[in-house]
Amino acid sequence: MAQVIDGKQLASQVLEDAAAEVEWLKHHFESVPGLAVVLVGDDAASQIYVRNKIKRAKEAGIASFEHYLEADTSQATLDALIQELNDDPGVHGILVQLPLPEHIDEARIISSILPEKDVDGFHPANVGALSQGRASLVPCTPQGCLIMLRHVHQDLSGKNAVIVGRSNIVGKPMAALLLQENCTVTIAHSRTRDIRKVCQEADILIAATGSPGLIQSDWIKPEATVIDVGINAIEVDGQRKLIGDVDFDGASQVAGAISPVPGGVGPMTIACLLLNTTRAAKNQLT
Ligand SMILES: Nc1nc(=O)c2c([nH]1)NC[C@@H]1CN(c3ccc(C(=O)N[C@@H](CCC(=O)O)C(=O)O)cc3)C=[N+]21
Ligand SMILES: [Mg+2]
Repeated sequence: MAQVIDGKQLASQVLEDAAAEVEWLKHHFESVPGLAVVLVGDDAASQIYVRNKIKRAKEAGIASFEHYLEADTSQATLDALIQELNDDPGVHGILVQLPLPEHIDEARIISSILPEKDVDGFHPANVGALSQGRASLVPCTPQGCLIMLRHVHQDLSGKNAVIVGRSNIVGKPMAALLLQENCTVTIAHSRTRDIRKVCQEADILIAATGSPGLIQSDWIKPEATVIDVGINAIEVDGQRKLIGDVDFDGASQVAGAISPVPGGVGPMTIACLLLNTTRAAKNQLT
């Protein structure tokens, strides 16, 4: 049986680090890190995530500023809100929950956030910095995955890492981070030929596809480390249930270590968001 990587436990350590940073900022600079969270529309899953983020922020001593907008909010109204938050010295981090409604130009909104307040790490300036290996605000989910991998492996150098999924939010930044760790990196996706065979070569397998249970035990190299980024809500007997992109029961018979869903990458993502907020606040000290 594989080692189960406890994301909740690891996340609580990261949250302690964030809380210590908050204390330091308060004590030495009388600065309280502030995080603005913007949610457009009333998607049920987004509401749960946003609620979790705000709850954890408060626990870490971070001030949160919540902005809930109607689904039919205009681009101009959202643009104006971002400007207001960019100009507000009490706001050090801005998170606009994605996805945004169809009529909103997502790329334009992301680009309008000041890069130093972009705690998601999605602004082109931060994406470029990561790609060039310069320190900046790193996207929260890949950052959390890397902490989990480092918890299992002292050294990632030379390992075969396969990332399944090529999104801007997970797959691409994850590849940049693992390349920086000297892994041999492959990004597989829906057009990859014989994807099962590609995955079988992975010492480290990152699943970020959005296809519930896609990755089965026979895709996994014995003793591999498997990180499941999938968060798929399904209904079982009228109850909401979360499952990952990996068939956990099967995979844990083959893998050396595996992260569960829930209680894996999700809590790590939130913890890294708050760590990024304290970093942003530190960088904004005048
Ligand atoms: N601008 C932006 N930044 C994001 O970081 C972002 C986003 N938009 N849009 C949506 C995705 C998804 N995401 C999750 C965060 C935490 C959990 C989480 O805490 N999951 C818990 C369970 C929560 C539940 O019950 O649903 C767990 O896995 O244990 C899940 C998903 C952040 N995202
Ligand atoms: Mg894909």
